[in-house]
Amino acid sequence: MRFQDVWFRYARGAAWTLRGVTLTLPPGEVAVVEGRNGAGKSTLLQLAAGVLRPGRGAVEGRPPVVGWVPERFPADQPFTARGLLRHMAAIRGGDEAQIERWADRLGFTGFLDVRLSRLSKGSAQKVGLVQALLVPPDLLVLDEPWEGLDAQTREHVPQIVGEVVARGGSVLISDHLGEVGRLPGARRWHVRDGEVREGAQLEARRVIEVAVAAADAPEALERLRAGGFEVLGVRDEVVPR
Ligand SMILES: Nc1ncnc2c1ncn2[C@@H]1O[C@H](COP(=O)(O)OP(=O)(O)OP(=O)(O)O)[C@@H](O)[C@H]1O
Repeated sequence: MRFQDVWFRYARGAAWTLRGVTLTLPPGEVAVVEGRNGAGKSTLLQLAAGVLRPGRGAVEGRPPVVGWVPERFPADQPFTARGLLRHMAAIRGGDEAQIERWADRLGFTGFLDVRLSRLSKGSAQKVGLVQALLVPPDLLVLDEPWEGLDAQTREHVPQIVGEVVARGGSVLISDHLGEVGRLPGARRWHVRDGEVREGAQLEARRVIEVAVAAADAPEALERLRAGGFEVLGVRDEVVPR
């Protein structure tokens, strides 16, 4: 999928929210969209999903099956979670077994028959995830998927992303919580002042804290650096002998 010189504004005559975005997300790849609040991350994701249309330019090569998980899954609807998911399945494909399977995996089987308006934000997010996954998507668009989810369910997000990618699908995911470290290898798209720039890809690494006697610190630092390790910081502390 490719943004080809995409410009977008919410109203005629208003300032452009996004200007001249040209970026490619190849099949089997993940891009994490970063930027401060109000920068335009959700706008970019909705353009990718086809929920918004560019004012100028085009989104090309959008694959046929797109799963979109909005930032806030609309809970003010007169359905239970199961009722909504059945409607979605009827429109988009998918069946009862898929609903049950995802509910079981995400741990909300007990909430399937609860009205959406009574669900917590985290449970509503799970419904949002399931509706996007009822039919395996070629493009999965996740708007702040970690927000509101409990720690256990957060772990599912990288797994789900990995499964879509393994099938050759692509994933566009916004993140202002800095959870991006969970997705090593992802492209990084940074939104700022209406422009979107691609940054360096991420690699997984682990930070190890090591304490040495103060007198040994210079030698330890030298040896670490000589060994090709990056020293992130040095601090003093006093401990009992
Ligand atoms: N429906 C809308 N009508 C008018 N302006 C909007 C609309 N939706 C968003 N905006 C404005 O467009 C800009 C970009 O909003 P967007 O939601 O894309 O930002 P974001 O980076 O996703 O922010 P956040 O992290 O807070 O969700 C903001 O100034 C926002 O106020």
